[in-house]
Amino acid sequence: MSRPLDQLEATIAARKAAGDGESSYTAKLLVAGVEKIGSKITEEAAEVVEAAGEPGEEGRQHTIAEAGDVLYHLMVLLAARDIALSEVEQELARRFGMSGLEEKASRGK
Ligand SMILES: N=c1c2ncn([C@@H]3O[C@H](COP(=O)(O)OP(=O)(O)OP(=O)(O)O)[C@@H](O)[C@H]3O)c2ncn1[C@@H]1O[C@H](COP(=O)(O)O)[C@@H](O)[C@H]1O
Repeated sequence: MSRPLDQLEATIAARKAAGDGESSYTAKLLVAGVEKIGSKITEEAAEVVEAAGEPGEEGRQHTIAEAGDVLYHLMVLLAARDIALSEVEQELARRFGMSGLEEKASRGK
């Protein structure tokens, strides 16, 4: 059984190939384009941050749900730009062993 993110990537690719913006939310977003997908990410990002500030188990579960929305919309954005999840994973792997503070300092920040 593949990982949920891999399964989601395959589903999004299939929706993109079908190109039917009527019956699928994903296809509708892809037809609308990067600007619309980006605005959904901004909206969902604000919602996950708000949820993370809510107390207790309810807030924790709300944060999980909102994080799912962010990840889904980010995956749709990657598909819109023909970027594979594996490419993002490679970028993250490239950063292993590199301190975030050192990387920041190397940019003069
Ligand atoms: N993981 C998701 C997923 N997460 C969130 N969403 C949708 O993202 C939308 C965002 O939430 P909002 O509350 O902002 O919705 P909204 O106000 O209707 O959105 P807008 O009109 O503002 O765009 C909701 O409609 C959710 O249903 C998702 N839609 C689809 N998926 C996955 O994609 C698959 C394919 O979905 P379809 O493309 O719709 O067939 C599904 O089986 C899921 O696995």
